Amino acid sequence: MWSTVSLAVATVFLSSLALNYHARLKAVGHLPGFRAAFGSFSLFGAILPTSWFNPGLNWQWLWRKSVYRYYGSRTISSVPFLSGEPLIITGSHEVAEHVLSAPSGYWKAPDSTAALMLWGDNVISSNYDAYKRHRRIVGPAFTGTTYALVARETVKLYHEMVEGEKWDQLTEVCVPAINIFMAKFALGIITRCGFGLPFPWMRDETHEMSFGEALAIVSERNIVRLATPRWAYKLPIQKLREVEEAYLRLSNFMNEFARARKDELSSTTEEVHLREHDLFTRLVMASQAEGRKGLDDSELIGDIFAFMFAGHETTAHVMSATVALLALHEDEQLKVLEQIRELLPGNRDPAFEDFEKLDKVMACFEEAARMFPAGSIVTRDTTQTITLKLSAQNGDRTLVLPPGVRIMIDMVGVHYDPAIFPDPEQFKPSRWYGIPESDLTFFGWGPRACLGRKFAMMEAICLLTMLVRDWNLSPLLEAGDTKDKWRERVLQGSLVGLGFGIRSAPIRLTRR
Ligand code: HEM
Repeated sequence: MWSTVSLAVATVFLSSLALNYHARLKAVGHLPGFRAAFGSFSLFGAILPTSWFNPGLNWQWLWRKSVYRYYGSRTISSVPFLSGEPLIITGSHEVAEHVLSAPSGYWKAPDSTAALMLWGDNVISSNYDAYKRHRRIVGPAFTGTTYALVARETVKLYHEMVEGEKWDQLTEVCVPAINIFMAKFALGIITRCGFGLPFPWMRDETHEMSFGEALAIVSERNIVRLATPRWAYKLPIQKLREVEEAYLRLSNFMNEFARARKDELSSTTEEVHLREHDLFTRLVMASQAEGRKGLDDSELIGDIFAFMFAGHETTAHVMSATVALLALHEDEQLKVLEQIRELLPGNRDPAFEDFEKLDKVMACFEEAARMFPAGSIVTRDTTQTITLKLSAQNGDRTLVLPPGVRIMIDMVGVHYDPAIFPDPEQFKPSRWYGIPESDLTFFGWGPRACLGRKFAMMEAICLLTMLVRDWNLSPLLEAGDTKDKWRERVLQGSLVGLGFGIRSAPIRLTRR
């Protein structure tokens, strides 16, 4: 009797699995691609390593040379049979541009931006009228005045870092992980320039978690937080406790910042008027307004988090990759140094006005951003039936997608397409010489492309200029290490926090 019931239950379960699987294949137009147990963004998919059974979170990097060749198309699908949503995946510049530039037919579905919506809707995650409202409030803060401030603060913070770390007393500095310095630096610049808040390089060491530490934990363990049920936080698991503490601290910090600025605004002084147009002041003023110009409290904190995160993690990843690549390519470093010495005689510090002229430094940053695109996953969901005519590079077919299908732009795939970037594995900054800023695809395409592009580039170009001017960058080798082994170990991309980049680059700085 029990065996008959078990058999019936198993048959019903397997049949529903099969029917569901068939419907998912249909939704992606039976496009060839991954047929694995788990989707990359399901809990098990994200935890388990990349294998034929589970693409995992790192297939973009590990399979970048082979995946589209294997399927004969740069647009494929992923249909997991146990857990996870079906996806269209594209490593095609043409399809990416088409989807992201389309005036209608796609949106950012809330579950695709859940990692950025922990505190509230914001300019990165919102859609339609809400998006226009956020954008109207924050957009005007991104002007030449802000970029000039970024240049000045980058110069100041660099000198504070060199003095604070006592590098000014050394001829050689061994940095076990340049990433840690870049993350702190980029957090300092968004804090000072976006939010007008103090960020001393050296701070009194206390046992309390700092704002930066809390932000790093929240960003790193985001997927764990999203996938773990609330009751689990009551269990005596140290890692979960830490995540919970980081969330609480970050909330307190952000609310405290907002309250302090509100108080400042209510005692309207001349200084506040001068700052009227900085990003943070605009956000706080909007939280006191209503309608088309207003933000509610959760949106205010949502935007603070979005800018703190987007404004530092991405930039830090690309700056770390640039330093690591320059350390390996001394010839490129020398080209950059020659330009810096010519443009900044007497070792003067760079300024806003030098930005355009430092095009060799810029090209190195752009090439690093191509090889390690910090925003590696960009998604849109269809809101209506969409017909995509795919070219020969994409299997030469017409793809009809119903509403509700997710399209994932594989930014690693797009930037390793040999038809667009010949020798994609090679670090060749010269491929960016003369390319206008509007053509930089690692910042996205269309109306939702990166708002902080110039902010990030101004900061990176100024910091890299001073680093290369003052120090010879080289790989910090372990005993028995070679440059090739270092390259193999260090220049590996993966998701680090919410962004994509290299994990840990040990660098030797030798004073010039
Ligand atoms: C190298 C550094 C950076 C990279 C690679 C990068 C990449 C991107 C990409 C690919 C998008 C498009 C996302 C989509 O279409 O769904 C984006 C959007 C955005 N980024 Fe960046 N970003 C960087 C730095 C920054 C900085 C420094 C800020 C702020 C100060 C910033 C703020 C934003 C905002 C607000 C959006 C949303 C724009 C909108 O929807 O209108 N980003 N970024």
